[in-house]
Amino acid sequence: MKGLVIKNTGSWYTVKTDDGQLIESKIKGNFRLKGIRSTNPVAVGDHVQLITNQEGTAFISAIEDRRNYIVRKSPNLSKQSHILAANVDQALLVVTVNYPQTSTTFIDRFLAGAEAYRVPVILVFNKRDILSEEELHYEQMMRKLYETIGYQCVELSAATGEGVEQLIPLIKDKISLLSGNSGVGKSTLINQLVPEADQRTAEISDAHNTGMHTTTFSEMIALSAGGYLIDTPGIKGFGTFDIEKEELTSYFKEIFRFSENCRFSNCTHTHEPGCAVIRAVEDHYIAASRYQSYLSMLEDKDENKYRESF
Ligand SMILES: Nc1nc2c(ncn2[C@@H]2O[C@H](COP(=O)(O)OP(=O)(O)OP(=O)(O)O)[C@@H](O)[C@H]2O)c(=O)[nH]1
Ligand SMILES: [Zn+2]
Repeated sequence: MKGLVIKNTGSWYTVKTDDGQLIESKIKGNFRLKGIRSTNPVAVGDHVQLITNQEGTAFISAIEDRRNYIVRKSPNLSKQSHILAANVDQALLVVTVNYPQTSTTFIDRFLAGAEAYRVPVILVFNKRDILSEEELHYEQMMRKLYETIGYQCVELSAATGEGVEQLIPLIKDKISLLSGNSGVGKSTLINQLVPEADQRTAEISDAHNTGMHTTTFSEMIALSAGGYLIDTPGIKGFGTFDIEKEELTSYFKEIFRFSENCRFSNCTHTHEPGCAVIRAVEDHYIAASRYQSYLSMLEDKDENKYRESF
């Protein structure tokens, strides 16, 4: 029998079979995936093969190749990664111009990471209801900036529900990762999109009280119209530790387009003569904020920061 892993609590996985049953499953024996040193060989979003047993539970006997997977490095187990989710179709990055302010550096780092994983991103500008005229104006500028680069943007208020309907066709039948800084309104948005999800928050806190280990807890929240939202605690962005310096340019879409005209093919766009990117920044074809984000990631790369922080 085949199914989709929709929940992972410790060693148990909830698998939704193709005919709609939910089966609690465990991994059979010493199940290892080639190439990945992970604390959890199976993750939410994985398509798996099941062998059911008489108790109504099952063993996961095989896992289908993943289109992509998102990892977080375990802080205490060096070299081991924790797979947060597999086969993600897109990410919704919730951002706020204020309360709290999401920095363009944070957005750009997230976008670059998503490009590296080939995961499309939709920017969700939240909290429109409490923004001043000036802040709304700034939001419009941000929206224009990211739309021009090629990212889809949606403006809404998760608290009042205004504009939330725009998201519905965009997330239907897809697996969407929900991300964003703490306090931007992710939980509020989930509650608007999936009112039943309230239930879930309660379940988690109950689990806390009974001392259950929640760090490995990942869940896909089913959307009534089809599709899932993945709300993984602790994911702030994509692990970018494996981005090579030479590759960084290609993760900033508009910088990449201009870089084709740089004099040197290995141009880092920092000091080189004949750099088409620097010229485009000067001519305002590339936003200064985007170029700054690029430089800051390049600098981290020099200091090998990624390997440390993820
Ligand atoms: N005015 C206003 N407040 C909002 C909106 N969305 C969320 N909030 C408030 O912002 C605060 C944080 O919202 P949450 O939904 O908990 O944010 P979160 O992103 O889930 O935060 P973490 O769980 O820390 O990651 C809460 O007090 C919400 O009521 C909005 O659209 N407008
Ligand atoms: Zn250049």
